[in-house]
Amino acid sequence: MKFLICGGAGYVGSHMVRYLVENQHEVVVYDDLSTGHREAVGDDVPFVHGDVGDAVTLWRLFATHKFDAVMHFCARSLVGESVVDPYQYYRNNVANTLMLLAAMREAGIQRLVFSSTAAVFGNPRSDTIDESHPTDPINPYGQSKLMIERVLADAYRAYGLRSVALRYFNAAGADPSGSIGESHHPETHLIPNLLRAVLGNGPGLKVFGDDYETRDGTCVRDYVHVNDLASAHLLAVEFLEENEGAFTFNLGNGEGFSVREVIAAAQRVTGRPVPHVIAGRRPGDPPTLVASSLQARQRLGWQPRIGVLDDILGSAWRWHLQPRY
Ligand SMILES: NC(=O)c1ccc[n+]([C@@H]2O[C@H](COP(=O)([O-])OP(=O)(O)OC[C@H]3O[C@@H](n4cnc5c(N)ncnc54)[C@H](O)[C@@H]3O)[C@@H](O)[C@H]2O)c1
Ligand SMILES: O=c1ccn([C@@H]2O[C@H](COP(=O)(O)OP(=O)(O)O[C@H]3O[C@H](CO)[C@@H](O)[C@H](O)[C@H]3O)[C@@H](O)[C@H]2O)c(=O)[nH]1
Repeated sequence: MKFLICGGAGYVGSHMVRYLVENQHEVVVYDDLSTGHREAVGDDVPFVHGDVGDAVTLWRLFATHKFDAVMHFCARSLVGESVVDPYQYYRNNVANTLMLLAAMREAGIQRLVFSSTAAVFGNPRSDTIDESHPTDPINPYGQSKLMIERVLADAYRAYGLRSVALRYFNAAGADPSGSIGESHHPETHLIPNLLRAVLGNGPGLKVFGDDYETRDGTCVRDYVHVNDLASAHLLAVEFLEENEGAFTFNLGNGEGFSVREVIAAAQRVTGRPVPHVIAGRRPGDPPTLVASSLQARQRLGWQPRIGVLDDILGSAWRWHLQPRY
Protein backbone atom coordinates (compact mmCIF):
# COMPACT_ATOMS: atom_id res chain seq x y z
CA MET A 1 0.00 0.00 0.00
CA LYS A 2 0.99 3.62 -0.35
CA PHE A 3 0.78 5.86 2.72
CA LEU A 4 1.05 9.56 3.43
CA ILE A 5 2.67 9.96 6.85
CA CYS A 6 1.93 13.42 8.21
CA GLY A 7 4.38 14.13 11.04
CA GLY A 8 6.66 11.32 9.89
CA ALA A 9 9.80 13.16 11.05
CA GLY A 10 8.65 13.13 14.68
CA TYR A 11 9.27 10.56 17.38
CA VAL A 12 6.36 8.16 16.79
CA GLY A 13 5.99 9.03 13.09
CA SER A 14 9.62 8.21 12.22
CA HIS A 15 9.25 4.76 13.80
CA MET A 16 6.06 4.30 11.77
CA VAL A 17 7.89 5.17 8.56
CA ARG A 18 10.67 2.71 9.38
CA TYR A 19 8.11 -0.02 10.15
CA LEU A 20 6.20 0.50 6.89
CA VAL A 21 9.35 0.55 4.78
CA GLU A 22 10.52 -2.67 6.46
CA ASN A 23 7.14 -4.19 5.59
CA GLN A 24 7.55 -3.25 1.90
CA HIS A 25 5.01 -0.45 1.84
CA GLU A 26 5.42 2.80 -0.06
CA VAL A 27 5.61 5.97 2.02
CA VAL A 28 5.69 9.73 1.55
CA VAL A 29 6.52 11.85 4.61
CA TYR A 30 4.94 15.27 5.02
CA ASP A 31 6.27 17.36 7.89
CA ASP A 32 6.96 21.02 8.69
CA LEU A 33 9.87 20.02 10.98
CA SER A 34 8.47 22.21 13.76
CA THR A 35 9.35 19.51 16.30
CA GLY A 36 10.61 16.72 14.02
CA HIS A 37 14.01 15.93 12.52
CA ARG A 38 14.84 15.50 8.84
CA GLU A 39 17.57 13.00 9.90
CA ALA A 40 14.89 10.77 11.44
CA VAL A 41 13.63 9.96 7.93
CA GLY A 42 15.91 7.93 5.68
CA ASP A 43 17.30 9.69 2.57
CA ASP A 44 15.60 7.06 0.42
CA VAL A 45 12.12 8.03 1.71
CA PRO A 46 10.32 10.82 -0.23
CA PHE A 47 10.04 13.83 2.06
CA VAL A 48 7.83 16.90 1.49
CA HIS A 49 8.38 19.90 3.72
CA GLY A 50 5.02 21.47 4.48
CA ASP A 51 2.28 22.29 6.94
CA VAL A 52 -0.89 20.15 7.12
CA GLY A 53 -2.79 23.43 7.29
CA ASP A 54 -1.46 24.45 3.85
CA ALA A 55 -4.25 23.51 1.44
CA VAL A 56 -2.27 24.34 -1.71
CA THR A 57 0.69 22.10 -0.90
CA LEU A 58 -1.65 19.31 0.17
CA TRP A 59 -3.63 19.64 -3.03
CA ARG A 60 -0.42 19.34 -5.08
CA LEU A 61 0.66 16.34 -3.05
CA PHE A 62 -2.66 14.57 -3.59
CA ALA A 63 -2.58 15.42 -7.29
CA THR A 64 0.87 13.82 -7.61
CA HIS A 65 0.40 10.65 -5.52
CA LYS A 66 -2.42 8.18 -5.12
CA PHE A 67 -2.50 7.22 -1.43
CA ASP A 68 -4.39 4.28 0.03
CA ALA A 69 -4.45 5.84 3.50
CA VAL A 70 -3.16 8.72 5.58
CA MET A 71 -1.58 8.46 9.02
CA HIS A 72 -1.69 11.73 10.95
CA PHE A 73 0.89 12.20 13.73
CA CYS A 74 1.19 16.02 13.56
CA ALA A 75 0.38 17.90 16.73
CA ARG A 76 1.58 20.19 19.42
CA SER A 77 1.65 17.85 22.41
CA LEU A 78 2.87 19.53 25.59
CA VAL A 79 0.14 19.53 28.20
CA GLY A 80 1.52 22.49 30.20
CA GLU A 81 2.07 24.61 27.08
CA SER A 82 -1.49 23.88 25.97
CA VAL A 83 -2.83 25.47 29.16
CA VAL A 84 -0.69 28.59 28.70
CA ASP A 85 -1.22 28.96 24.93
CA PRO A 86 -4.41 27.09 23.97
CA TYR A 87 -4.86 28.90 20.62
CA GLN A 88 -1.69 27.24 19.32
CA TYR A 89 -3.20 23.86 20.21
CA TYR A 90 -6.60 24.47 18.69
CA ARG A 91 -4.96 25.97 15.58
CA ASN A 92 -2.52 23.15 14.93
CA ASN A 93 -4.33 20.13 16.35
CA VAL A 94 -7.85 21.08 15.28
CA ALA A 95 -7.88 23.71 12.49
CA ASN A 96 -4.91 22.26 10.60
CA THR A 97 -6.31 18.75 10.92
CA LEU A 98 -9.57 20.00 9.37
CA MET A 99 -7.59 21.28 6.37
CA LEU A 100 -6.04 17.84 5.99
CA LEU A 101 -9.43 16.12 6.22
CA ALA A 102 -10.94 18.46 3.64
CA ALA A 103 -8.04 17.88 1.25
CA MET A 104 -8.36 14.11 1.74
CA ARG A 105 -12.04 14.33 0.94
CA GLU A 106 -11.38 16.23 -2.29
CA ALA A 107 -8.75 13.67 -3.23
CA GLY A 108 -11.13 10.79 -2.45
CA ILE A 109 -8.90 9.23 0.27
CA GLN A 110 -11.18 7.26 2.55
CA ARG A 111 -8.92 5.88 5.28
CA LEU A 112 -7.19 7.67 8.15
CA VAL A 113 -5.34 6.63 11.31
CA PHE A 114 -5.17 9.45 13.83
CA SER A 115 -2.85 9.82 16.87
CA SER A 116 -5.06 10.40 19.87
CA THR A 117 -4.08 10.18 23.51
CA ALA A 118 -4.98 8.96 26.99
CA ALA A 119 -5.35 12.67 27.79
CA VAL A 120 -8.90 12.52 26.31
CA PHE A 121 -10.00 10.72 29.49
CA GLY A 122 -8.96 13.37 32.03
CA ASN A 123 -8.81 12.12 35.60
CA PRO A 124 -9.36 8.36 35.50
CA ARG A 125 -12.38 6.94 37.31
CA SER A 126 -11.20 3.31 37.28
CA ASP A 127 -7.92 1.40 37.72
CA THR A 128 -7.66 0.53 34.06
CA ILE A 129 -9.14 2.61 31.28
CA ASP A 130 -11.03 0.99 28.44
CA GLU A 131 -12.84 2.63 25.55
CA SER A 132 -16.10 2.93 27.52
CA HIS A 133 -14.44 5.14 30.14
CA PRO A 134 -15.94 8.68 29.99
CA THR A 135 -13.94 11.24 28.03
CA ASP A 136 -13.45 14.41 30.05
CA PRO A 137 -10.15 16.12 29.19
CA ILE A 138 -8.64 18.47 31.75
CA ASN A 139 -6.40 20.49 29.40
CA PRO A 140 -6.58 22.03 25.90
CA TYR A 141 -4.24 19.36 24.50
CA GLY A 142 -6.67 16.57 25.45
CA GLN A 143 -9.62 18.70 24.32
CA SER A 144 -8.07 19.27 20.91
CA LYS A 145 -7.62 15.51 20.38
CA LEU A 146 -11.15 14.72 21.55
CA MET A 147 -12.54 17.36 19.18
CA ILE A 148 -10.93 15.58 16.25
CA GLU A 149 -12.25 12.21 17.44
CA ARG A 150 -15.72 13.78 17.29
CA VAL A 151 -15.07 15.34 13.89
CA LEU A 152 -14.05 11.89 12.64
CA ALA A 153 -17.34 10.39 13.86
CA ASP A 154 -19.23 13.12 11.95
CA ALA A 155 -17.00 12.69 8.89
CA TYR A 156 -17.86 9.00 8.71
CA ARG A 157 -21.59 9.74 8.90
CA ALA A 158 -21.45 12.60 6.39
CA TYR A 159 -18.72 11.56 3.95
CA GLY A 160 -18.03 7.90 4.68
CA LEU A 161 -14.47 8.57 5.89
CA ARG A 162 -13.22 5.44 7.64
CA SER A 163 -10.94 6.19 10.58
CA VAL A 164 -9.25 4.76 13.61
CA ALA A 165 -8.16 7.05 16.47
CA LEU A 166 -5.46 5.32 18.50
CA ARG A 167 -5.22 6.61 22.05
CA TYR A 168 -1.66 6.01 23.07
CA PHE A 169 -0.79 5.86 26.72
CA ASN A 170 2.94 6.60 27.29
CA ALA A 171 4.94 6.12 24.10
CA ALA A 172 8.45 5.00 25.01
CA GLY A 173 11.60 3.29 23.76
CA ALA A 174 13.40 3.45 20.43
CA ASP A 175 13.98 1.29 17.40
CA PRO A 176 16.29 -1.58 18.47
CA SER A 177 18.73 -0.55 15.68
CA GLY A 178 19.58 2.55 17.77
CA SER A 179 19.45 4.70 14.63
CA ILE A 180 16.25 6.60 15.46
CA GLY A 181 14.82 7.56 18.83
CA GLU A 182 13.14 10.18 20.95
CA SER A 183 14.51 13.72 20.75
CA HIS A 184 12.22 16.53 21.81
CA HIS A 185 13.29 20.11 22.58
CA PRO A 186 12.40 20.81 25.30
CA GLU A 187 12.13 17.22 26.54
CA THR A 188 9.37 16.73 29.08
CA HIS A 189 9.01 12.93 29.06
CA LEU A 190 10.21 10.82 31.96
CA ILE A 191 12.35 8.19 30.23
CA PRO A 192 14.53 10.49 28.08
CA ASN A 193 14.97 12.90 30.99
CA LEU A 194 15.95 10.03 33.24
CA LEU A 195 18.48 8.60 30.76
CA ARG A 196 20.00 12.04 30.18
CA ALA A 197 20.41 12.33 33.96
CA VAL A 198 22.22 8.96 33.99
CA LEU A 199 24.59 10.30 31.33
CA GLY A 200 25.09 13.55 33.20
CA ASN A 201 23.52 15.53 30.32
CA GLY A 202 21.42 18.44 31.47
CA PRO A 203 19.94 18.89 34.91
CA GLY A 204 19.37 15.84 37.13
CA LEU A 205 15.96 14.18 37.06
CA LYS A 206 13.18 15.81 39.03
CA VAL A 207 10.55 13.40 40.30
CA PHE A 208 7.29 15.30 40.14
CA GLY A 209 5.59 14.41 43.41
CA ASP A 210 5.94 11.54 45.86
CA ASP A 211 2.73 12.16 47.78
CA TYR A 212 0.19 10.64 45.35
CA GLU A 213 -2.17 7.89 46.45
CA THR A 214 -0.21 5.20 44.68
CA ARG A 215 1.82 2.27 46.02
CA ASP A 216 4.99 4.37 46.53
CA GLY A 217 3.60 7.90 46.25
CA THR A 218 4.83 8.55 42.68
CA CYS A 219 2.68 8.57 39.52
CA VAL A 220 1.91 5.33 37.74
CA ARG A 221 1.94 5.12 33.92
CA ASP A 222 1.55 2.49 31.22
CA TYR A 223 4.63 2.58 28.94
CA VAL A 224 4.15 1.19 25.44
CA HIS A 225 6.97 0.64 22.96
CA VAL A 226 6.96 2.99 19.97
CA ASN A 227 7.37 0.09 17.50
CA ASP A 228 4.31 -1.58 19.03
CA LEU A 229 2.41 1.64 18.35
CA ALA A 230 3.62 1.41 14.76
CA SER A 231 2.35 -2.16 14.35
CA ALA A 232 -1.07 -1.07 15.69
CA HIS A 233 -1.30 1.62 12.98
CA LEU A 234 -0.76 -0.83 10.16
CA LEU A 235 -3.29 -3.24 11.70
CA ALA A 236 -5.73 -0.33 11.96
CA VAL A 237 -5.49 0.37 8.22
CA GLU A 238 -6.04 -3.32 7.47
CA PHE A 239 -9.02 -3.30 9.86
CA LEU A 240 -10.54 -0.38 7.92
CA GLU A 241 -10.46 -2.42 4.73
CA GLU A 242 -13.02 -4.75 6.29
CA ASN A 243 -14.85 -2.37 8.66
CA GLU A 244 -16.71 0.87 8.02
CA GLY A 245 -16.91 3.51 10.75
CA ALA A 246 -14.94 5.85 13.01
CA PHE A 247 -13.27 3.72 15.67
CA THR A 248 -11.24 4.42 18.81
CA PHE A 249 -8.79 2.03 20.48
CA ASN A 250 -6.65 2.40 23.60
CA LEU A 251 -3.01 1.34 23.30
CA GLY A 252 -0.96 0.35 26.34
CA ASN A 253 0.51 -2.76 27.91
CA GLY A 254 -2.10 -2.89 30.68
CA GLU A 255 0.52 -2.67 33.42
CA GLY A 256 1.41 0.46 35.36
CA PHE A 257 4.83 1.43 36.69
CA SER A 258 5.50 4.18 39.21
CA VAL A 259 8.21 6.76 38.59
CA ARG A 260 10.28 5.10 41.32
CA GLU A 261 9.86 1.72 39.61
CA VAL A 262 11.01 3.21 36.30
CA ILE A 263 14.07 4.65 38.05
CA ALA A 264 14.87 1.25 39.59
CA ALA A 265 14.47 -0.45 36.21
CA ALA A 266 16.74 2.14 34.56
CA GLN A 267 19.41 1.45 37.19
CA ARG A 268 19.18 -2.27 36.36
CA VAL A 269 19.32 -1.70 32.61
CA THR A 270 22.13 0.89 32.53
CA GLY A 271 24.07 -0.47 35.50
CA ARG A 272 24.43 3.13 36.68
CA PRO A 273 22.72 5.25 39.33
CA VAL A 274 19.94 7.67 38.29
CA PRO A 275 20.65 11.00 40.01
CA HIS A 276 17.28 12.44 41.03
CA VAL A 277 15.58 14.76 43.46
CA ILE A 278 11.98 14.81 44.65
CA ALA A 279 10.22 17.94 43.42
CA GLY A 280 6.66 19.21 43.71
CA ARG A 281 3.79 17.78 41.72
CA ARG A 282 3.51 18.83 38.05
CA PRO A 283 0.10 20.44 37.47
CA GLY A 284 -2.28 18.29 35.43
CA ASP A 285 -0.68 14.90 36.21
CA PRO A 286 -3.28 12.25 37.14
CA PRO A 287 -1.93 9.77 39.75
CA THR A 288 -2.47 6.67 37.62
CA LEU A 289 -3.06 6.02 33.91
CA VAL A 290 -3.22 2.39 32.82
CA ALA A 291 -4.86 1.15 29.63
CA SER A 292 -7.08 -1.76 28.93
CA SER A 293 -6.17 -2.63 25.35
CA LEU A 294 -8.44 -5.63 25.10
CA GLN A 295 -10.33 -4.08 22.19
CA ALA A 296 -7.14 -3.45 20.19
CA ARG A 297 -5.99 -7.00 20.88
CA GLN A 298 -9.31 -8.60 20.00
CA ARG A 299 -10.49 -6.46 17.09
CA LEU A 300 -7.19 -5.36 15.51
CA GLY A 301 -5.27 -8.51 16.48
CA TRP A 302 -2.65 -6.27 18.13
CA GLN A 303 0.07 -8.03 20.10
CA PRO A 304 2.74 -5.80 21.69
CA ARG A 305 6.16 -7.39 21.20
CA ILE A 306 8.36 -5.28 23.49
CA GLY A 307 6.06 -5.25 26.52
CA VAL A 308 8.61 -5.66 29.31
CA LEU A 309 9.68 -2.36 30.88
CA ASP A 310 13.37 -3.29 31.02
CA ASP A 311 13.36 -4.04 27.29
CA ILE A 312 11.62 -0.74 26.52
CA LEU A 313 14.22 1.08 28.61
CA GLY A 314 17.04 -0.93 27.04
CA SER A 315 16.03 0.22 23.56
CA ALA A 316 15.81 3.86 24.72
CA TRP A 317 19.21 3.54 26.42
CA ARG A 318 20.86 2.30 23.19
CA TRP A 319 19.59 5.43 21.44
CA HIS A 320 20.62 7.82 24.21
CA LEU A 321 24.16 6.46 24.25
CA GLN A 322 24.59 7.73 20.67
CA PRO A 323 21.76 10.04 19.63
CA ARG A 324 22.05 11.14 16.01
CA TYR A 325 19.83 14.23 16.28
N1 LIG B 1 4.74 10.72 22.67
C1 LIG B 1 3.71 10.31 23.43
O1 LIG B 1 3.86 9.76 24.54
C2 LIG B 1 2.31 10.49 22.92
C3 LIG B 1 1.24 10.00 23.70
C4 LIG B 1 -0.06 10.15 23.23
C5 LIG B 1 -0.30 10.75 22.00
N2 LIG B 1 0.74 11.24 21.26
C6 LIG B 1 0.42 11.87 19.97
O2 LIG B 1 1.19 11.19 18.97
C7 LIG B 1 1.60 12.09 17.92
C8 LIG B 1 3.09 12.00 17.75
O3 LIG B 1 3.73 12.34 18.97
P1 LIG B 1 5.31 12.52 19.01
O4 LIG B 1 5.73 12.34 20.42
O5 LIG B 1 5.92 11.70 17.94
O6 LIG B 1 5.42 14.06 18.64
P2 LIG B 1 6.55 14.81 17.77
O7 LIG B 1 6.45 16.25 18.15
O8 LIG B 1 7.86 14.12 17.93
O9 LIG B 1 6.05 14.59 16.28
C9 LIG B 1 5.10 15.40 15.64
C10 LIG B 1 5.58 15.65 14.22
O10 LIG B 1 4.61 16.41 13.51
C11 LIG B 1 5.22 17.53 12.86
N3 LIG B 1 4.21 18.59 12.78
C12 LIG B 1 3.59 19.21 13.82
N4 LIG B 1 2.69 20.10 13.35
C13 LIG B 1 2.73 20.02 11.98
C14 LIG B 1 2.04 20.67 10.94
N5 LIG B 1 1.11 21.60 11.18
N6 LIG B 1 2.33 20.35 9.66
C15 LIG B 1 3.28 19.40 9.38
N7 LIG B 1 3.98 18.76 10.34
C16 LIG B 1 3.70 19.06 11.63
C17 LIG B 1 6.42 17.85 13.73
O11 LIG B 1 7.44 18.56 13.04
C18 LIG B 1 6.87 16.46 14.17
O12 LIG B 1 7.75 15.89 13.23
C19 LIG B 1 1.07 13.45 18.35
O13 LIG B 1 -0.14 13.69 17.68
C20 LIG B 1 0.86 13.32 19.85
O14 LIG B 1 -0.15 14.19 20.30
C21 LIG B 1 2.03 11.10 21.68
O1 LIG C 1 11.14 14.90 34.26
C1 LIG C 1 10.13 14.25 34.56
C2 LIG C 1 9.15 13.91 33.61
C3 LIG C 1 8.03 13.21 34.03
N1 LIG C 1 7.87 12.84 35.32
C4 LIG C 1 6.69 12.05 35.73
O2 LIG C 1 6.70 10.86 34.98
C5 LIG C 1 5.37 10.48 34.61
C6 LIG C 1 5.29 10.36 33.09
O3 LIG C 1 5.43 11.67 32.53
P1 LIG C 1 5.65 11.95 30.96
O4 LIG C 1 6.71 11.05 30.44
O5 LIG C 1 5.82 13.42 30.81
O6 LIG C 1 4.29 11.47 30.32
P2 LIG C 1 2.80 11.92 30.63
O7 LIG C 1 2.72 13.22 31.28
O8 LIG C 1 2.15 10.77 31.35
O9 LIG C 1 2.19 12.14 29.17
C7 LIG C 1 2.39 11.26 28.07
O10 LIG C 1 1.36 10.31 28.05
C8 LIG C 1 0.06 10.87 27.91
C9 LIG C 1 -0.93 9.76 27.93
O11 LIG C 1 -0.75 8.94 29.03
C10 LIG C 1 -0.03 11.61 26.59
O12 LIG C 1 -1.27 12.22 26.52
C11 LIG C 1 1.04 12.66 26.51
O13 LIG C 1 1.01 13.22 25.21
C12 LIG C 1 2.38 12.05 26.77
O14 LIG C 1 3.36 13.06 26.82
C13 LIG C 1 4.45 11.57 35.17
O15 LIG C 1 3.98 11.13 36.41
C14 LIG C 1 5.39 12.76 35.42
O16 LIG C 1 5.00 13.55 36.50
C15 LIG C 1 8.83 13.16 36.27
O17 LIG C 1 8.70 12.82 37.45
N2 LIG C 1 9.92 13.86 35.86
